[in-house]
Amino acid sequence: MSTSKLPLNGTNGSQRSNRNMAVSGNGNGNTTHESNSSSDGDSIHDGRSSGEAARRKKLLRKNSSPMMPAFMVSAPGKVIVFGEHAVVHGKSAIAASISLRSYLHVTTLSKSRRTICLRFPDVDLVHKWNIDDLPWSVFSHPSKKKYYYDLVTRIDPELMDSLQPHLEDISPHKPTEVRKIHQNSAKSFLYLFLSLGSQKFPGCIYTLRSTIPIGAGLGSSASIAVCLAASLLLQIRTLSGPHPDQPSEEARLQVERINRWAFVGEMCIHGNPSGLDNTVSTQGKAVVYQRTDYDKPPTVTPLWNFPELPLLLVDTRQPKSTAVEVAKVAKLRDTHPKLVGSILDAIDKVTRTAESLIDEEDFDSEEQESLRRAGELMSINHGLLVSLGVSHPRLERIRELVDYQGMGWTKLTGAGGGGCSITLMKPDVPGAEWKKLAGKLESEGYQQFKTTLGGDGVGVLWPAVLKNGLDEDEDGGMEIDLEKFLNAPGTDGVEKLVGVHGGTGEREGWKFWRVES
Ligand SMILES: Nc1ncnc2c1ncn2[C@@H]1O[C@H](COP(=O)(O)OP(=O)(O)OP(=O)(O)O)[C@@H](O)[C@H]1O
Ligand SMILES: C[C@@](O)(CCO)CC(=O)[O-]
Repeated sequence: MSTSKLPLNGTNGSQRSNRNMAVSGNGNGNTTHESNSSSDGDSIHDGRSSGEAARRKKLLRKNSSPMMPAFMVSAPGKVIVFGEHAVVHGKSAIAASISLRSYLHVTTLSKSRRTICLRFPDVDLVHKWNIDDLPWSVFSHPSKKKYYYDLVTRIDPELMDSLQPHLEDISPHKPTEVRKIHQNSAKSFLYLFLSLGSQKFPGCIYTLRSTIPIGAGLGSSASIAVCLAASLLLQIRTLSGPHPDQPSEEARLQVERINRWAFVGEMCIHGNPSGLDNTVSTQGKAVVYQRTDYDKPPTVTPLWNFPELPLLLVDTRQPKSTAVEVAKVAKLRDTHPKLVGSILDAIDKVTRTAESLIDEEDFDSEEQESLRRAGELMSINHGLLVSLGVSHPRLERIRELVDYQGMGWTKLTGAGGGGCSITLMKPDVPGAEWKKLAGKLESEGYQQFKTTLGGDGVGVLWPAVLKNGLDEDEDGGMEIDLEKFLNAPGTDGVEKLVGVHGGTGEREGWKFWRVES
């Protein structure tokens, strides 16, 4: 099942602003840089003349280690089709990967450059640390040391405390809410870097660009955590493949290792994630997920034949924080344990009913009756989420425009409080009606995508060279250097330059762990 991004009504990915980044970034990778960062990762600047660009490119090439080529990893966002929030409390949920993805470019510096630089232009973050100044002694203390194969289910407060001094000087002149985003992203990176790396680690530049709107309920944070975990595990040479001939059990082990550490990255951003988002982002496709005991691995049942449901994905463009919405439900549960407990149980029943429904032999994603039954489950699920207090007037407005016009069945997806909704579209609604709706939604500031679900999970491009159908293909392909990556215009430009789908289906270069047996 391939995924595709089909913006309706002339809206395209490059016009979408990643809302949180709108505070200061411009969304096309051409970012304003921190004034206190002037070397390593910052040796590439934007808006330069071509001569200047060439000089900088040469400089960067000279700096990069010939032993370790630049490489990339990518991981998808997700939609939760059933069971968000309940999944945090041990209930089941169904989620599927989407075609919007994060892309991380890793450049290794020459031996003498002892710095680690994070460049996250989507949120206008550039920061650099001296490797030798980081709290290695705390992370490598025998009582604390974790290994790449460990299952880490809690953030260690002492380890986190040791990171604080290294987070304090991030983006000092930015508004508090922007600094918080920067510090969250950096915290997640540093925790993984210090857990998996060592003081001998080479200097590197980690540059991330994402086509997933941030904080929209589409798993942007999880996809970043997956990219960071995968890149570090690759750098310390603990992963095998991905390779087309790799047996599926071996592929599954690699995916499991990445997923375990991605969960740690998610915990740094979210506090109390269920692990669903990073699991779908790592393994792709669609899954039924349940974690009853946080000290044990979750139960993950892949849905290899997840139906190609006709879904309309609408972004309210109302910013929200997953951590805040999750905390809200936890508080409600503390106040009304029995009542909220039964709402969570009811959500679990909806998820399990949906799982059985799509498994029925005569379930047909193009047939009215099948869609009606699935749609009703979505409406019930949404109603239960409303009762948990995680909807938002802008989400309810979508229901007013779609559901009450009899065009489909809508539920919020992800954490709610804003973010995105999904609508299961009725098949017999004329195209003109959908067009009218698209215009209405656009005029009210919504962003919409038409999407199918269930694409690949984490992917690797090693080295960062792609065949793009251009002259360079004859010389082995186009080298994706930092400059090209940073200058790709908008999310469409990123997709076109390095996208797993490249706008036209899978292209040569990206490799995925094939976990299907
Ligand atoms: N492109 C990005 N660049 C840098 N940091 C990002 C990016 N996307 C997400 N993040 C980090 O993830 C945080 C957003 O996570 P949050 O969980 O609130 O939203 P989400 O993952 O998009 O939604 P959900 O968890 O509901 O699916 C940001 O505050 C930031 O720290
Ligand atoms: C709200 C939630 O269920 C989904 C966020 O995408 C939180 C989680 O599962 O970690």
